[in-house]
Amino acid sequence: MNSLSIDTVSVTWRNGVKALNDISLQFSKGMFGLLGPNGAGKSTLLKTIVGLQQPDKGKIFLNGIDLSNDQFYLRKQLGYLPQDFGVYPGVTAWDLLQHIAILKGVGDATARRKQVTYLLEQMNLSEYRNSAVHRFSGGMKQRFGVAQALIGNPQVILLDEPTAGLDPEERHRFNSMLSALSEELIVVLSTHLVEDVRNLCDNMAVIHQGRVVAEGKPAMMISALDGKIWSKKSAVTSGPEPDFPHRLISRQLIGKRPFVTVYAEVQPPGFVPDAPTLEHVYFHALNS
Ligand SMILES: Nc1ncnc2c1ncn2[C@@H]1O[C@H](COP(=O)(O)OP(=O)(O)OP(=O)(O)O)[C@@H](O)[C@H]1O
Repeated sequence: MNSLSIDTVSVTWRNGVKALNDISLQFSKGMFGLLGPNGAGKSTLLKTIVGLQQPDKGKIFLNGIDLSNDQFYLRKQLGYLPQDFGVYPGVTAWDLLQHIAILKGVGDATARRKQVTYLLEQMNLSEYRNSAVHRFSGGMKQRFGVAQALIGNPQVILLDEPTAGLDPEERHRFNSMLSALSEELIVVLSTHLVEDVRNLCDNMAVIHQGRVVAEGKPAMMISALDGKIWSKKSAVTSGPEPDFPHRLISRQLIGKRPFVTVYAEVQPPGFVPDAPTLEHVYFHALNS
């Protein structure tokens, strides 16, 4: 079975920002969610895996092969959809996929045509094959982005916040397609959306300030918080809670009323038990 292994990888950008700090993760077939706030290091991790950024230290292995030693293997086995997927104006879906297939080394013209036809079909874009990609809707563009990532039959695809900006219907359609792909491939999904990770991912990690601060199966991480999450109506509408000795998980408005949720081993006075959710897991990981 395919496995992608990140072994103690650290990355410092040229301006001195340490974006990744000793990250170790294992990915196997299925969907893996990378959750984290803005600036956590998710994009840097994906860029480093696909070889666009060199680590200061650490190694990345696919099926035991060190990717830094084998650029050809890396290009062939990894597909990548970056956060900002720019396209030349006026170029059709067909022409662009053909072009990317050539860049990815699909040399045989018949094989290339077959593959591009298949991917357009799979992504439900066949009828738009002669339309300009830059005029596609958000959802179509992202499905096109996955099609280009799948050229060359990679074993792994890495998707950087692919559902950002999609409306709920497009997001649902896109996620169903990803879920089907993850039956066969390693799919690594970077996202802010806790809900997408809960609905789609077999495994996940929370990244914060360049480190992995929590990792596991979403359902198990939720049940680990059983009996430890408590809520109450907040005494204040904004600013910090007065006299608050608890470990805060979140404050949110429910029906316009501010509620506060905390983590505690024993029920704190004035609080009622709350059923843990993946959002609680996420905020607990960020605040630990
Ligand atoms: N090209 C770059 N040069 C310098 N610093 C960078 C560069 N790209 C990212 N950084 C910095 O590295 C850190 C991690 O950023 P990164 O984009 O990987 O986070 P992220 O989790 O993907 O965030 P977002 O969800 O906002 O995309 C941040 O402090 C960011 O400012």
